[in-house]
Amino acid sequence: MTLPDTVTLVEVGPRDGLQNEKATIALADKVRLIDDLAAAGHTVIEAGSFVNPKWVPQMADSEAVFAALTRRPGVRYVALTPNLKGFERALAAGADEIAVFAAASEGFSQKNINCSVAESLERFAPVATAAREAGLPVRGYVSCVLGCPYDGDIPPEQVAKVTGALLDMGCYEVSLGDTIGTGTAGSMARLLDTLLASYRAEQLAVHCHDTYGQALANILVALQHGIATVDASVAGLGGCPYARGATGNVATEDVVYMLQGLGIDCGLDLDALVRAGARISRALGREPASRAARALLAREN
Ligand SMILES: CC(C)(COP(=O)([O-])OP(=O)([O-])OC[C@H]1O[C@@H](n2cnc3c(N)ncnc32)[C@H](O)[C@@H]1OP(=O)([O-])[O-])[C@@H](O)C(=O)NCCC(=O)NCCSC(=O)C[C@@](C)(O)CC(=O)[O-]
Repeated sequence: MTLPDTVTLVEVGPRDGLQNEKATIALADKVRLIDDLAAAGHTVIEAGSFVNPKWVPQMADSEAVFAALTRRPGVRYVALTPNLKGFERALAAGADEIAVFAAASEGFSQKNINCSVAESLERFAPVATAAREAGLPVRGYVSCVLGCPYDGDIPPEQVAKVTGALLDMGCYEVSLGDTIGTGTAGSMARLLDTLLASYRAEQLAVHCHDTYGQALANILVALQHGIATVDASVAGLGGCPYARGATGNVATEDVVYMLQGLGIDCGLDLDALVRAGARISRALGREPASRAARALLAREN
C-alpha cells in the first residue's frame, strides 16, 4: 500500500492533554506550551475549549490563553466548542477554527455532553451555520469509534452514521477518536474499510489514545488507508475526564519519530518538540510519556 507523502499533525496537547489534569496549571505554562509547539513547526494547535467550566475546570481560562498566545503566521489555533454559547466565546477569543464533538455511543454522549447523539447533532448544526457565517472552518470529532467505556463494542456502521451527519452539516474533516485506546490494527482497519466506502480519506483524521499501547500501530494502519491527518499530544499528555482509565493521546514525539522513519514529511522539528514536551512535563512534575522523547533526552545526559 502507498503511504501519504506528507502528514498534517493536529496538536491537541494544550486542550485534550491538559483538560484532564487535576492540579491548576499556570496560564503562563499553557501559553508557553502553545508558543513552543508553534515554534516546533505545528500548523494546527487545539489551544483550548469553551465548555461549561464546571464540567472541565482546567479549560476555564481558555479566553485568557487565546489572548496571551503569540500568534504565528500560518498557524491555526483551534477551539473546542459544545454549543452556541461555546462558539460565541471562541469567536470572541479569536479562534481561527472550531471543533464540535459528537460520539458514536449513547453512553459516552450522555456522560460527556449530557445529551443523546441525536440531540448533540441538533446542537452542532446552528454552531456550524454560525461558524460558516463568521468564516471559520469547523472540524468534527466522533468519540469512542473503537469502543466505549459505557456501551462496549461499537459497530463501524454507527461511526459512519455520525461521521456522515457531521460532514453533511459542513465539517471539513472528521477526527475519529479512539477515546479509550482499546482499538487494534485489526479493528482500525475494519473501521476504515467501512468509512472509506462512503467518505474520502481527505475527510478523515485519526485521534488515537495509547491506553493499550496500540496507538502507533493504529496510526500506521490509517496511513496505509490514505489518511494524512493525525491528532497527537506532546509528551503524551492527557486522557478524558469522562472516560475513566483512558491515558493520554499518542505522543506527538513518537508519531514524528515514526513518520521520519517512513520518510513522511510532517514539518516538525523533533528536538524542539522534545524540549516543549519536557518543559510542560517538568511543570506538571513528571516525565514525558513519549518513549521517543525519553530516549532522546537520555542521550543528552
Ligand atoms: C455540553 C455542556 C455545556 C452541557 O451541559 P449542561 O449542564 O447540560 O448545559 P446547559 O445548557 O443545561 O447549561 C448549564 C449551565 O452551563 C452553562 N453553559 C452551557 N454551555 C456553556 C459553555 N459553552 N460555556 C460556558 N458555560 C456554558 C449554562 O450557561 C448554564 O449555566 P448556569 O445557568 O447553570 O449558570 C456540558 O456537558 C459540557 O460543557 N461538557 C463538556 C465536556 C468536555 O469538555 N469533555 C471533554 C472534551 S471531549 C473529548 O475530550 C474527546 C475528544 C474530542 O478529545 C475526542 C476523543 O478523544 O474521543
